[in-house]
Amino acid sequence: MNAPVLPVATGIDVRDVTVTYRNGHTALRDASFSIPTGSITALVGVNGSGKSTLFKAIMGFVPLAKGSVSILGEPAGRALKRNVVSYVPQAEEVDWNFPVLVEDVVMMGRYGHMNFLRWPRRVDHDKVAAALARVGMADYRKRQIGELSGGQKKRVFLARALAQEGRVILLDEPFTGVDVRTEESIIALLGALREEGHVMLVSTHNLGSVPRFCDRTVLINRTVLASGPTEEVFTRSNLEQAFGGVLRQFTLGGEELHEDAEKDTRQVTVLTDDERPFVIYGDEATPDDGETRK
Ligand SMILES: Nc1ncnc2c1ncn2[C@@H]1O[C@H](COP(=O)(O)OP(=O)(O)OP(=O)(O)O)[C@@H](O)[C@H]1O
Repeated sequence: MNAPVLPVATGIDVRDVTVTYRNGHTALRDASFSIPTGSITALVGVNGSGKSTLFKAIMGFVPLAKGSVSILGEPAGRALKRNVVSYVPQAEEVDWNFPVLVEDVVMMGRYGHMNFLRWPRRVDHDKVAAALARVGMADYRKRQIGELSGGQKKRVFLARALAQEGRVILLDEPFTGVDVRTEESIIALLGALREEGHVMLVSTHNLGSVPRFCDRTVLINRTVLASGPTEEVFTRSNLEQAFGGVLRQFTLGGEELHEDAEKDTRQVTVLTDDERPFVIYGDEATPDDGETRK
């Protein structure tokens, strides 16, 4: 029997996915979630919980022992051949010693639009220039990629994803090693891409940023623990379940927080796995904007 055709509003649908590496380690078991187009989804979990494995499973880089992935309503293999999925890997996965210019890295995003000779046309050069301009890296196009800072490299890989013009963008820890300003500009760019109807899955340890820019969240720890709208999934109890003992928690109240401690019993709780923390003021979660409300 044929699988049901999903409406195109479904961006990524992961069904009962199990991934077992060749050494016998099962990094993901029966993982299921679904995310719509026009959305940004955070992928959150401890080190080793299977975030990169999930990206690799979606990209077809590792075989599925079980389950299926569909993208924009069609089987992942077909969508990948149509070049609709862009992948921004973790910095550690890239060989930065490879001598290649910034503009050549971004041009790689155009390969799927070229014939087998990979001879760039005017339109390809224009798309590369536009993508570099959009991430604020136009002035660096003739630089060797290995000479750039961590944040600049991330922006170049984002430009490669933009040049590819895929509707689906997977970003593996795009904020690691970038300063707050670059993080803000990446978040603004992702927001604009959401408005354009893209679907983005973003793994991150910056818990404090998640409620601010991700409308949906998938919590994983070797399987999907919870998934859905951020306000429903990104709760203190779910985070405690996902992170177990790894999550640090500080609760400040009374004299530490208020001069009028006798009357004011409200508390601030800070949850962090050591990057940007998630701050809960009383019972209410506040986006981390660098300030503590009082
Ligand atoms: N090629 C591989 N062969 C065998 N085991 C692997 C391989 N790659 C990853 N693993 C294991 O699979 C598990 C999940 O790893 P994965 O890289 O997906 O985690 P992650 O959530 O992305 O972690 P991090 O937050 O540290 O990036 C880990 O236990 C890891 O050691």
